Amino acid sequence: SALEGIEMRRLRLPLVSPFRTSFGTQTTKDVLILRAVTADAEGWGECVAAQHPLYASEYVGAAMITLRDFLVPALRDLPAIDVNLVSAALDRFRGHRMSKAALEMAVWDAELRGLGMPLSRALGAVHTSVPSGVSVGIMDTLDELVTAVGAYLADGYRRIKLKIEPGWDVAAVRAIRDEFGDIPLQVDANAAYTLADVDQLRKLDDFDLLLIEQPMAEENVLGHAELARHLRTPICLDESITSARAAADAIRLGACRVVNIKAGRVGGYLEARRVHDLCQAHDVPVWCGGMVETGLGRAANAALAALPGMRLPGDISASSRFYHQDITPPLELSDGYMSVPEGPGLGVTPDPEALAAATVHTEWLPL
Ligand SMILES: CSCC[C@@H](NC(=O)CCC(=O)O)C(=O)O
Ligand SMILES: [Mg+2]
Repeated sequence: SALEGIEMRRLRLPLVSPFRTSFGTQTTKDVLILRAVTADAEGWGECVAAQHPLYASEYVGAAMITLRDFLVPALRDLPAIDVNLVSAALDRFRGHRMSKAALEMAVWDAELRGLGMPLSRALGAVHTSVPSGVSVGIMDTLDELVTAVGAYLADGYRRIKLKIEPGWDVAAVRAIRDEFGDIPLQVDANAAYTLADVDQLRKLDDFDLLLIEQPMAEENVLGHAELARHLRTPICLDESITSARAAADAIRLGACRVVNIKAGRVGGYLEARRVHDLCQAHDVPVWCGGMVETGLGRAANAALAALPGMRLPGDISASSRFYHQDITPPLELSDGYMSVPEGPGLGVTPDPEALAAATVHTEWLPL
């Protein structure tokens, strides 16, 4: 195979502060990183699956088994280092989109470094920097929330996203509107509500939010279309949009007017671009979501966020929003914008010491 092998590396990184969502609280990041070794270059991929299957069905332990037993062996006869051939070779396996995305990313990075081409160029980026939004977790008190949002605004973030759940929604949004006025503001429920909550969700219409993200369950696309008939605020889907086809169906059913694009959730950056292109064809604004990535995924997301249809700030925060020390040189904001990496491939490379310090397991998968 043109591919010599894949190194799987499991890392644990402490978060600077607990990150609480409607499905749980994270204090450390358990992440699987891949290193693709070819004759000409090596490439890096990041799997966005979390330690537990709470946001989606995939999780780190399962991703390692899927890559070891099925996905990496499927690349044994890869005739060339070509991301399109990788994508085709993995197509026969059902699901495991986050695992597929990590492998595709690592090979594409190696391919592009060999060609000397930035990922942004390969994706079709039209901007050299992108506005950064920040995702703010559920907190114990409204005072803590106001303090945290004030600090992020002082950092320059161009948009605030509040995690919400039943019991932490209207009061939290009202506290931020009362304190900070008409800043760009949106909420993300991570599927915590049902149609029975429509009256509570309608109260959010009074706060001029950019969108309400994934109010209900991933599978409940028709329910979101029904909810949309009762809300003025646009519904944005995240968990529900697992492919370009899912985006097409959700848009045609009236289930969403905005889409959060995450390459890991849809199976890779090639499919992420297809979701972007499809949404653009329907005049549906998109933005780049985040999965608490290290600098590797963060750099790739900055490139994706630079596509023309990305009309809203993404969850592309600085490394320091989550990590004391990133495994790559930290990605930082300048006046609320993040520069799109210009180097070949991802444009960032892990720092060997930082990588070693965070590594809890490494495994070489030869081809
Ligand atoms: C642990 S929460 C991960 C999924 C969540 N992601 C974020 O809130 C953004 C995280 C980030 O900025 O990387 C989402 O549903 O959009
Ligand atoms: Mg979300």
